[in-house]
Amino acid sequence: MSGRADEAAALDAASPLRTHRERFVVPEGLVYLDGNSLGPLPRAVPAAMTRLLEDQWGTGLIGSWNASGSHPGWMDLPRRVGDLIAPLIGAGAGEVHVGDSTSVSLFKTMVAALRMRPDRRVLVVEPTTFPTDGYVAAGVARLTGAEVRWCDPSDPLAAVDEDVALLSLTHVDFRTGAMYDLPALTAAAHERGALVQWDLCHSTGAVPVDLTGAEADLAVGCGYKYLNGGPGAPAFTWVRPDLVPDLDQPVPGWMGHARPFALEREHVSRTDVGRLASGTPPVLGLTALEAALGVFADVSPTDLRAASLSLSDLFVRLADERLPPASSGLEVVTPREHSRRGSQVSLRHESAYGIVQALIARGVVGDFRAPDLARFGFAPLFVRHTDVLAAVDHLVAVLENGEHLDPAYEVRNTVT
Ligand SMILES: Cc1ncc(COP(=O)(O)O)c(C=O)c1O
Ligand SMILES: Nc1c(O)cccc1C(=O)C[C@H](N)C(=O)O
Repeated sequence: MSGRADEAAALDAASPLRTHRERFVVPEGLVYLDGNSLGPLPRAVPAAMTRLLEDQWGTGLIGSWNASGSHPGWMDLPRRVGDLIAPLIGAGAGEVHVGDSTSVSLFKTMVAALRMRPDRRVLVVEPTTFPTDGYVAAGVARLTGAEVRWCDPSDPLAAVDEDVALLSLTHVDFRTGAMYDLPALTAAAHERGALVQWDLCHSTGAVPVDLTGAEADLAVGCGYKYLNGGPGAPAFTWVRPDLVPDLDQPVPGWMGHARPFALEREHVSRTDVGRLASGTPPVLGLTALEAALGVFADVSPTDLRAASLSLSDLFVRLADERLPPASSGLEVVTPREHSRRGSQVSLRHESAYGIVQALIARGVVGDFRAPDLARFGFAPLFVRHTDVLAAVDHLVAVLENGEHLDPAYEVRNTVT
């Protein structure tokens, strides 16, 4: 083995998370660096789904909404799943609701935030974040008469004045992997009287945060990336507990009613974060996510973060050593400082599309984000240092052989 291979193997052997990979189905020989888009299948999920289909839906039928024997009942799933996510985001039991997509969750929290600050009419969002956050903010503005203000991503606070009801930011940027200082920005926006919401889609499950410690107001995040809940898994919403009594969300359906089965004419909201529910919980998706979250049961936030940084550090170091910009045309766009880095590394290249496709053809799955980024996610529970080394070996070979310049990739290699 080469020195680098020895080093990677030694880092894997020393990791407190070294056995966690066994909890996932990762196809043999595949280097999967796309857990930041769709996490792999946790081994516990198929059995949980079989129980759901055969014992609960198939046999228990309607009775499965309620607890019976070892089955805790479907009704309480949004809260039970929320309790499994809570330790990963510094939240307490009963503080996290799970059930909508992230986009719908953003809609509910943005409207609710405007209603909590009736004297302020501006929503501040960041223009380079994943577009859904901006789309939803614009939709909320159209509906409520509020105004969307785009902030400078490098200085979001500059946009926060006495008119701002909510500063809504994505903690880790989906393109670059750059991370905001969540506690500092929260405190500074609070000084200006604004509420602060964090989109944790690219954090939760790889980059722990302490929402309670930071005294943040609202947070959302998806279930299918680092939480491995499967395609279309439901998203979560956290609301600081003292704000919950004032949380007036815009889709007050029967499942957020204090007594859904009393079938009363007037809507009376639940007193807990479950008031965010609208309709019937997505039981299939929640069941898969509940089983998937079992992989985090014995994982400390410190170990998770340390493992993630160790992987991305190695990737950046190998890229620096073996793919210098002058000869490779690659630029590491992810911040090098740990305090500013999430759990992915993005490389800029004019043929990034071709690079990603050529890597996939070699069994290394990252993804392309237009116009010119190759993105590699380091999900710390199943990615190994040896995978990082293999990915860089393949990247070097792709560039040496010109595989990324295959005419099949030409259209999308062209930066527009
Ligand atoms: C930062 C961010 N927010 C929201 C979303 C979209 O979430 P959803 O598809 O659950 O609405 C994504 C990616 O899918 C994202 O990266
Ligand atoms: N969320 C996604 C999906 O449902 C299908 C395909 C891709 C994705 C994504 O990864 C989008 C995304 N949030 C991103 O980080 O680019």
